[in-house]
Amino acid sequence: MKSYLAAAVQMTSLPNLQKNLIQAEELIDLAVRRGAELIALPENFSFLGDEQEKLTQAEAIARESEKFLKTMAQRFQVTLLGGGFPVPVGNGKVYNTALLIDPSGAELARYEKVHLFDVNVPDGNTYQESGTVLAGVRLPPVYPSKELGNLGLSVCYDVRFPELYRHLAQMGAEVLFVPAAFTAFTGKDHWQVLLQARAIENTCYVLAPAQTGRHYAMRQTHGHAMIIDPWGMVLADAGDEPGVAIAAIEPSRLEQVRRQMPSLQHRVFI
Ligand SMILES: O=C(O)CNC(=O)[C@H](CS)NC(=O)CCC(=O)C(=O)O
Repeated sequence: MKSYLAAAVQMTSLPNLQKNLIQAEELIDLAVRRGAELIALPENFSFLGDEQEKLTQAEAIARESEKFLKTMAQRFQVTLLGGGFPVPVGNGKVYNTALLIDPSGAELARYEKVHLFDVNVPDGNTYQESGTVLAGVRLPPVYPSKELGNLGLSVCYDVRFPELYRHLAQMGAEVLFVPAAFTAFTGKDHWQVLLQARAIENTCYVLAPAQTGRHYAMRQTHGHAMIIDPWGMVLADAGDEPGVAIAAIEPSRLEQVRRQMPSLQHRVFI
């Protein structure tokens, strides 16, 4: 693993595939110009809208999202995470899928979100993700990159389930992706705390791209895409406007924290 810059992208995605891909491309371009070699896009980067509309357009969203990720990774010669987009399953539902692509455009890892957000948030919204999404049944993968470190996948609401990240840590993860579309209501109290906890307890970097602002109807997300180091320090925070949070991923820092706080070696249960 080498030292390199990583970027967590922050977007305001809309119910408009083409507009979202243009916004994502601009932000990838910005991250590349700032030197990022690993770039992560948030959950719902290519479409954030009404659930039924998402289902109707799912074929096109899946096809265009995958094509976009491969084209961008190749064009900019970066490793790119698409933090979550619908991929039709065949029974009228979709998997909420995160996809990791290498600079040659090849697929490195794929994860289908297992924890679905079926929550009545007291902000006027009821979220029933399982109405359109089928829960994944496989534990998330860790992709062992020689240059970028061991990269563990997850999506959004997963961040509330520490056992998933323990699994990733056990598989050797050094960088944890948490691409999200956190609600503004829960995000203000929980987002950063949860991310710091996952970083500290697993002594891993956390790369958390996010959605921000108003998307459609009452849907409002928290923003604060961030990068956290294995000690739990926030290295970069994108605030609440679209943009990028960029920070250095340093193997020496990872090693130092794991020497100072060897808690992963003191596990008793898992
Ligand atoms: O907001 C939207 O419309 C889009 N959001 C999403 O697609 C997903 C599934 S509904 N959101 C989350 O998982 C939020 C989790 C969360 O906010 C928490 O755990 O508090």
